[in-house]
Amino acid sequence: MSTTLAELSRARVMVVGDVMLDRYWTGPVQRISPEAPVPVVRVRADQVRAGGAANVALNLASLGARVHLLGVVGVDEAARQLRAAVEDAGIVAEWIVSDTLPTITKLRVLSRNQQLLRMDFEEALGSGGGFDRVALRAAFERRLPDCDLVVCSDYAKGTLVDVAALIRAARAAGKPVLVDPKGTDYARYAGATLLTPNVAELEAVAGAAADDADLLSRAEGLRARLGLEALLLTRSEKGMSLLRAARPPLHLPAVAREVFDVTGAGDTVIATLAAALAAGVDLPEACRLANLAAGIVVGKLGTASVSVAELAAALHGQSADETVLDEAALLARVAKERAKGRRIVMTNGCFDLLHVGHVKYLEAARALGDLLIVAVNDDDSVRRLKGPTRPVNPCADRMRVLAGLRSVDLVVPFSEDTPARLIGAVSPDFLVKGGDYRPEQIAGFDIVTAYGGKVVVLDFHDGYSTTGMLARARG
Ligand SMILES: Nc1ncnc2c1ncn2[C@@H]1O[C@H](COP(=O)(O)OP(=O)(O)OP(=O)(O)O)[C@@H](O)[C@H]1O
Ligand SMILES: O=P(O)(O)OC[C@@H](O)[C@H]1O[C@@H](O)[C@@H](O)[C@@H](O)[C@@H]1O
Repeated sequence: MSTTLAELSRARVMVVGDVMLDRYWTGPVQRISPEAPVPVVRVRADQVRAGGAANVALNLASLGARVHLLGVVGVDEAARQLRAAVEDAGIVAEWIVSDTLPTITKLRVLSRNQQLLRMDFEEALGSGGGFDRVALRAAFERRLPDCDLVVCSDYAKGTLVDVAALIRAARAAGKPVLVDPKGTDYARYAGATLLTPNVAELEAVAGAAADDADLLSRAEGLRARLGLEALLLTRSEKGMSLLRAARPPLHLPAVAREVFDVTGAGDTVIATLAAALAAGVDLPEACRLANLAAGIVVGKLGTASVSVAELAAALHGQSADETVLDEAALLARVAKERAKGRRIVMTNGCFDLLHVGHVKYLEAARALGDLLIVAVNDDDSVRRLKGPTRPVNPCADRMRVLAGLRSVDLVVPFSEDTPARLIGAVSPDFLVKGGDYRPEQIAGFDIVTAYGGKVVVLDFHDGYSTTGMLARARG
């Protein structure tokens, strides 16, 4: 994976969209105003950062990618500051200057690392007015040959009023287009390669979802209607879900260690995806990197980016135990193993207190093929199955214990009531359960037998059970 990160510097990406200046006034609050019940901030620091599409460009540059940025600014001090922030980062920028509109500026007042107030200085660019659309289009087409991929970062301010034409031009030139969308007119994005709406953005256009399954089916419906190769739904603290044609959704749980400020996490997601895809990384792996990067950026205050070193450290931390993987990493690994002709065996369960029965059945399962994957119910799904007193051990510990067994090659968590979706995504040669099931009772039976895989029930060894161990321990 470190090779992949080094390769991000090969990526050449064009970002076009609503650029803005993020300004932060920071200082202590020691009193309430005598004039009104409001805190008085004694401003000690005035900082500026590139925001919106310019933040996407900065995130790309920070990952080592070569970036061209195209955006609209006014004739003002904010434009000067924004240009400096962008150009100092080594980004090649082309500015369409409007003499009637101000540079979009978001001024946040902070005290003790908390936003007290945000003030927006902006006028809608509107449909047609305010800037030279022909110049923007010409600059876009001029720069297309020099990039591998295009990012459209839409904050609905008007820069992307002609986004449909930009997407057509890029696709005609064979360049993938990633779009961070806004608004309700998604027909404009038809034919793009991938969209990255968050849940609110998706629901604004596809309707409110009743539950998770409904949300994913609305997302898939939108993907299909717009003719996108993929849709990556970002889901804040729930991570992200990738939807592609004829594949089960791929879920990536959030990986943040500590959440500080989620501003701009979506910019980091699309920038990391763009850098990885432009460098030739496959889509599930690119999403995994984007999810990791977003998990780092939400731990920082204000609009921020992630460096290759930070990403490498997070990757290293995650892969310290190469056996326990998230779903995206698992699928990438399965593809590689299958290409080597390995026969994949898969089983699933809670594995709360491991006992000899488990160990023997896992050894027998492993003997059926070349690689054994164990899918482990996460804590909520154990509680739903076995009641509020279980599991005794948290999911991370249960997975780590399994990873220590010689028979177990890979371990992955799952959160649904059954692993059927995950089994479909892995498509093992053998699906195995221990116990007195009939094969057709096993979750995933229909899926596995439909493609010619085998479902095997292995004997459980009498006298061993987690419930029995617990009863004995309680006397
Ligand atoms: N509270 C959180 N805890 C952990 N991870 C988070 C949290 N919020 C966001 N993330 C990470 O950031 C990604 C993008 O967040 P989100 O879905 O909120 O996007 P967004 O609304 O487009 O962001 P923004 O508009 O602030 O740029 C998520 O998919 C997840 O990886
Ligand atoms: O869309 P509205 O709220 O008008 O403007 C965008 C802001 O909410 C922020 O968005 C974040 O993602 C970042 O891009 C940050 O730079 C930007 O200021």
